[in-house]
Amino acid sequence: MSLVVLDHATKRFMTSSGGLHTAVSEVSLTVEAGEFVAVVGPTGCGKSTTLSLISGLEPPSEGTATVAGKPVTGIPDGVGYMFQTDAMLPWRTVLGNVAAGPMWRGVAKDKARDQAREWIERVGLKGFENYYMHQLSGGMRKRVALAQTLVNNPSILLMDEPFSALDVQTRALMQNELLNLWSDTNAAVVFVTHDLEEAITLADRVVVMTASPARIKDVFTINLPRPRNVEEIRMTPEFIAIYSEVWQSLSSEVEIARTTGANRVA
Ligand SMILES: Nc1ncnc2c1ncn2[C@@H]1O[C@H](COP(=O)(O)OP(=O)(O)OP(=O)(O)O)[C@@H](O)[C@H]1O
Repeated sequence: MSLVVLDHATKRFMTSSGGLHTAVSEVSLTVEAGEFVAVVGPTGCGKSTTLSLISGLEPPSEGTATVAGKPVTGIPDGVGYMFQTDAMLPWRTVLGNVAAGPMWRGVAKDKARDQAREWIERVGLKGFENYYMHQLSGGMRKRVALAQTLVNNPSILLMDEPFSALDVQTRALMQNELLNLWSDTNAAVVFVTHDLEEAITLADRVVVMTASPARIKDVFTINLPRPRNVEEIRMTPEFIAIYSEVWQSLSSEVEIARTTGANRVA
């Protein structure tokens, strides 16, 4: 049984003028435990909406979304999120922020803090437990966000452009960090990104979505060996070959999105 199943899932939103806008159309996708799937597509095509169908934030208008064999009716158990903007409380320390999830799930305070300390160490922030968010760099904040998510032992990790605000070097560091941490788990990852290079370096499969409404155009299996070092792997001939193959598929959708976007504002 696949961990995540979208079966002909369609999502329509009411527009401000009272019409219907189809954001996602007839998407069928399965994700297995331990699999890393990246979703790429032109800006505004419906990638985040696809994640919302899995996370239960939005119900499908047609078709179904199933997680661990159960139809998604609200936020399913075992789902962790990481978005572009952090979800940390500025008045709490690193330790307080990371311990908040387990405490919210009913873990006793001391135990929650022990679990948080362990994850803070695993993401490389030992010694920073008592710092507040404004005292941390962008990369350190992302490490806190990773610890905050992984401390809950998610079986599914939904990531929506989590590293896009970082500078290039910090981004590569965090991508390697994510791969290292994920390799010790059996979590399924669905990772939305604009960045094709990021998608290929990280994923087992890359899903290319069409210009709006988002349909699945192509799915590419990425047979690059693991463990991967993201900075090294992108120099290899195998990477360059698969990049050019996926870009062939994606670039025409980017062009369509540009043209229709330009028409809309013309
Ligand atoms: N709650 C909502 N109500 C109305 N329209 C919505 C809602 N959420 C998304 N949309 C619309 O659905 C379309 C797809 O949006 P979505 O955020 O899923 O795209 P995306 O591919 O993730 O975009 P980006 O690449 O810019 O992050 C957009 O036209 C957006 O305006």
